[in-house]
Amino acid sequence: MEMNDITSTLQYWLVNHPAILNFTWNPGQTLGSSPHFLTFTVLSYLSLTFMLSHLSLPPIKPSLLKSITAVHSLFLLILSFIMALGCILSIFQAPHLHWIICLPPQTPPKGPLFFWAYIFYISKVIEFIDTLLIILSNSIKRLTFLHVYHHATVVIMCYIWLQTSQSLFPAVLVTNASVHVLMYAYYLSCALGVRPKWKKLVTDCQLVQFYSSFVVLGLMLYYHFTGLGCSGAWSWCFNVVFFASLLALFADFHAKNYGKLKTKMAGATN
Ligand SMILES: CC(C)(COP(=O)(O)OP(=O)(O)OC[C@H]1O[C@@H](n2cnc3c(N)ncnc32)[C@H](O)[C@@H]1OP(=O)(O)O)[C@@H](O)C(=O)NCCC(=O)NCCSC(=O)CC(=O)O
Repeated sequence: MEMNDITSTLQYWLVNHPAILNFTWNPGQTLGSSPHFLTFTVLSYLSLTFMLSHLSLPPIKPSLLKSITAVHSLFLLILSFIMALGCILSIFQAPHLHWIICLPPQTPPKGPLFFWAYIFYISKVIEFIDTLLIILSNSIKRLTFLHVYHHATVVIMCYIWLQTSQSLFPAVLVTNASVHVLMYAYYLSCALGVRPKWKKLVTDCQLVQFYSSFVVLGLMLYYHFTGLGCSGAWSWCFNVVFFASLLALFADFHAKNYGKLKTKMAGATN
């Protein structure tokens, strides 16, 4: 197969397939698009997480749990790669390149870019399984505020992206899905019994993604006030608060896991 054939095959399956090209986010009609669905999903996630983490569940054979965890991580690794690629190829089909940062006001949520935003939204619901796996593995100390807050709020963020045609989603989606390829490769390797030496690299990439989100947020604001405006200006505020809180939580995770204090403590116990 020549390079051109590969590119046009990818272009068809990830951008020009009729299901992708004709996708429309129809509030109340598209699966998962009603506010009731969102409320029910997030509240169920939070209450089930609370209940299951306080129950003593029957133990699952560790080898079976590791296999399920490996399959789940592999699935999300592949899906994250496809979403990043699909979104990048869709960006190049947009009429103007600066649509990556600023979609025109009242952009309707339809077509390839919004198809990938929708798949990304669904993938964030699938990521709830991460929490179940942590509970089932009895590593309750890994069930942190950061983990539960991230998993619950990111679904709300994706819903708002689709509902308000949020301008910054293509750039954030590509960055996050790419970082998740690395993150699920790390988790997959752990589930297979090999603990990678590059754990810190994964956290560093996550921090870089949050810093770069602020560049995108700043650029969107610039385009919004110097041009004809950008779509989703109000939901911009939700993203600033969410990314700032994640940045703070991840900076804290980084300091606790790889900081000088940790190194000193490890030295003291040796
Ligand atoms: C390196 C990190 C990715 C993970 O750090 P942690 O210290 O939490 O992880 P760890 O080293 O204990 O992980 C290894 C353990 O995870 C298990 N494991 C494997 N696959 C898993 C999965 N899909 N979900 C949950 N756990 C999983 C392995 O079997 C292994 O268990 P065992 O130890 O029994 O062998 C870090 O940067 C990070 O994100 N920490 C925050 C915690 C978190 O929940 N992150 C993901 C959501 S936040 C996010 O996703 C932000 C973003 O958008 O980028």
